[in-house]
Amino acid sequence: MIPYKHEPFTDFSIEKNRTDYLEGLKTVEAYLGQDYPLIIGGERITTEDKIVSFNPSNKEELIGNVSKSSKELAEKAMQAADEAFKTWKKVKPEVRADVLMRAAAIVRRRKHEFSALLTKEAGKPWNEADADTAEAIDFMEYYARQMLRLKDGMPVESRPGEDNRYDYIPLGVGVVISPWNFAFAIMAGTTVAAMVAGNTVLLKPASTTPVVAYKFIEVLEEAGMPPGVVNYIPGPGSEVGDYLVDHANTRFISFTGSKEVGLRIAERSAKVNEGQVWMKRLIAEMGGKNTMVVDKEADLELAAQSIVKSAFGFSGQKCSAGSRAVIVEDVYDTVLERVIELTKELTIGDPTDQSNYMGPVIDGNSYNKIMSYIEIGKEEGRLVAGGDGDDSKGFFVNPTVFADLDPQARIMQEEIFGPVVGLMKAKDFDHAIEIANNTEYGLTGGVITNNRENLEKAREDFHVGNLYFNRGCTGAIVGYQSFGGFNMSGTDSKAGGPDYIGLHMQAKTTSEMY
Ligand SMILES: NC(=O)c1ccc[n+]([C@@H]2O[C@H](COP(=O)([O-])OP(=O)(O)OC[C@H]3O[C@@H](n4cnc5c(N)ncnc54)[C@H](O)[C@@H]3O)[C@@H](O)[C@H]2O)c1
Repeated sequence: MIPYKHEPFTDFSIEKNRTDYLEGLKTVEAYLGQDYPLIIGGERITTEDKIVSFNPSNKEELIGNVSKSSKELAEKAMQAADEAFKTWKKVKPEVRADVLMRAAAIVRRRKHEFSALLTKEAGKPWNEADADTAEAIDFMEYYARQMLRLKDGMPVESRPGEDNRYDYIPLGVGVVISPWNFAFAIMAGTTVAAMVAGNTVLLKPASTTPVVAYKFIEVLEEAGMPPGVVNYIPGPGSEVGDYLVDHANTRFISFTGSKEVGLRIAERSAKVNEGQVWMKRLIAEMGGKNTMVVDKEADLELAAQSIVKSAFGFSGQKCSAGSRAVIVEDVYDTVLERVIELTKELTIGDPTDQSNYMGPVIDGNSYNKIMSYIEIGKEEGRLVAGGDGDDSKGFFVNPTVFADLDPQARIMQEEIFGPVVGLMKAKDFDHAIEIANNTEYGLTGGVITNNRENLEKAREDFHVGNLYFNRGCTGAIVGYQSFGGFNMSGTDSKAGGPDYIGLHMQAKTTSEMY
């Protein structure tokens, strides 16, 4: 089956972009600052306690006041999801897939609105926001198609007098915990993968981007999702997250976020609580410390462009961001000089102004964390671009480049999740791959080379889940480049790939004598 490919725009002009954006913005501005309830079993529940979602570009503009779940409400949602599972698991896979297809059509119709909302709530530049929405659509359609492929199970041999079958059945109630950086695509993708497989879901979105998640649940409802199949329960990870991860009725957890939280969830999910009669399955997509490798036989302009784009797209707030570059010493100075030039050309400011390449970082905590890593970097390496920020109006960090770093430097080992890249020098290509692999993560990597032998060597030895040649290391496409990492980057789960739906199901063997 050919996976759906998102239709390319026919008009790439700035004018068309601007018209689309303004159209989306007009719709979003009509609902800015509203109150949003929880959605449990289809019922709207408003709480006194709120999550305040605001625009990180100006700290002032209110995106929405979102009701905050408590443990008691999480328990209510668990009961609703348990109840809904009894009927949803029996709904034909074709019908479940159809809900996703219809939801995708609704989002496509409202694409500019969703993208504009992401520029406001997540501070995403328009092009990145547009890609986030497109990816959400792709996930829905791809997973719907994958479910249709799995609906009749897998062929197995039968024997005379014995008919054998291998069928996939859903797991039960799952907890989906999503991050803010792909506030739409990852939140929607992980949710629909779980539900199309016949499970019911407790969705705990990130507290910085809860409004886009609410809007998405409305879309699912409009597309025909029955009450209780996906329950919307934003709230603090430490309270609601822990409660649901520990819960005896939770059958699986689909988590995307940091290594620290992922490990905490892994530990807690391994505990068998009273009344629990299964081991919880964990699907975890975690952080990255991704490297661009530049060979001496390479297009050096492409190398510099790829390093800059991978490091600073969405202000480096991508798990796939290239926060390290290893350059073979023969070409190190040339590439470094060009990286500095390109970095200094980048524009930064409010992402609603489309001439800005970079917007703000997500919030004050993130701003402070990045700035403290920049201070560490000043001790560890040579600051050659940026190194400062301004949080007086919004949370803006200038694109920052450090040179001459030691591979063991903290800023070369720890995920910063901001617009900071460090350059390291390697003796030769083999040494460069060795440095690139010197990390606890293993998510993405890029290699710029014109040497076929080295390219094949990297294909074999560069230990990352997503490896790219002669391009940057961000921007995987659903169905074409399934996404997920090794080591501390997660559980090798490959979102947007052919095995992903299967992770949300269990295989049942039946044998019938005749
Ligand atoms: N590998 C991937 O596909 C991928 C994709 C996007 C982001 N990420 C990673 O996500 C991180 C950035 O996102 P973030 O800042 O939202 O991450 P985070 O780990 O702080 O939060 C992720 C989610 O976990 C929740 N959470 C926090 N504590 C919890 C707990 N004790 N129990 C349950 N849930 C809890 C948060 O509220 C949020 O919804 C980065 O490390 C990035 O690399 C990975």
